[in-house]
Amino acid sequence: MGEGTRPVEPGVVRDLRGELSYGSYLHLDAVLGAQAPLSDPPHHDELLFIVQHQTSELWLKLVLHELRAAQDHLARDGLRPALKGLARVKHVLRVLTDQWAVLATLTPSEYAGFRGALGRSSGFQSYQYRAVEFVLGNKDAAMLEHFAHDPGARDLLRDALERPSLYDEFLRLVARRGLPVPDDLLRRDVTRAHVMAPGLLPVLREVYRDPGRHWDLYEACEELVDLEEGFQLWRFRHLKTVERVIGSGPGTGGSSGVRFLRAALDLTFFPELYAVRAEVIR
Ligand code: HEM
Ligand SMILES: N[C@@H](CC(=O)c1ccccc1NC=O)C(=O)O
Repeated sequence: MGEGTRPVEPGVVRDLRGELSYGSYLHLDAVLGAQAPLSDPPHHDELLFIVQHQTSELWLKLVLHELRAAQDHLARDGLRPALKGLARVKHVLRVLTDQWAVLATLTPSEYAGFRGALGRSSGFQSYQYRAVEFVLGNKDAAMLEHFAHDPGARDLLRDALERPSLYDEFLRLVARRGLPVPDDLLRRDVTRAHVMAPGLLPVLREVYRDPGRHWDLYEACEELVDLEEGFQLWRFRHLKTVERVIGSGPGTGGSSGVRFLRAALDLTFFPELYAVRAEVIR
């Protein structure tokens, strides 16, 4: 067993004056200078709250980046690279979900010490989260109203609203492969939320009946189910964390709080992918 310090390596670079360094490449001045607790006097636990949100937003940035790339790949029949990107998104969603354990250490007593400083700000105003919902197909034009204070965010969301969702792109690809995806689904108004389309079930039944014949589509369907499940688990842990921190009271954003968040657990992005399972098992 070694002990003490590691031996000095003469080649290790120590003087980076005038050169790119770790901190300058990562803009750590900006990143680590961006935590500004508002409680006065500063409450010890507000930093946890800020770091948890900022790290979530950074991961959401990557999720959006990867989902957009996957949409573009699908539009160009690049199913393989799209699946590669979605696999990465799944891991990020797991990190985001596991991260709730850190914030769950925030007790109601601690949160009460700085919640007042948050005013009417809330997760409703997370435009990246909303954009991810839109890309996954849960479109809702009314959500743009939350961004009157931030035209940049509103424009980004309008773009996500008007673009075909990931699922739209997938179904278009499936149709180009020659499977009979209903025409009205291919020409649907993509600014609206996708609603269950029973006409898609025969197509999915065919894929699940003979996976060997449609292997990459079959894999893609399962990848989408993974994605949906990962997203739902994030929503569930948000709900459980909110439940233990603020209980049944209203949210700072004006909603009923836990009751409102619970309703989101019934939303599904890819209803046909769940519906087809009962038919395959039958
Ligand atoms: C103690 C911590 C938290 C509490 C008590 C809390 C509470 C709430 C509540 C009550 C809502 C409903 C809107 C409202 O009326 O305010 C909400 C929405 C939301 N929160 Fe949180 N939240 C917490 C942490 C987080 C974190 C860490 C994130 C990560 C980004 C987050 C993201 C969101 C999002 C995206 C929504 C909108 C959900 C939707 O529209 O379905 N929240 N939160
Ligand atoms: N809606 C939360 C406040 C909240 O969580 C929040 C406030 C400001 C920035 C982000 C937040 N997180 C998610 O909703 C509450 O009702 O306590």
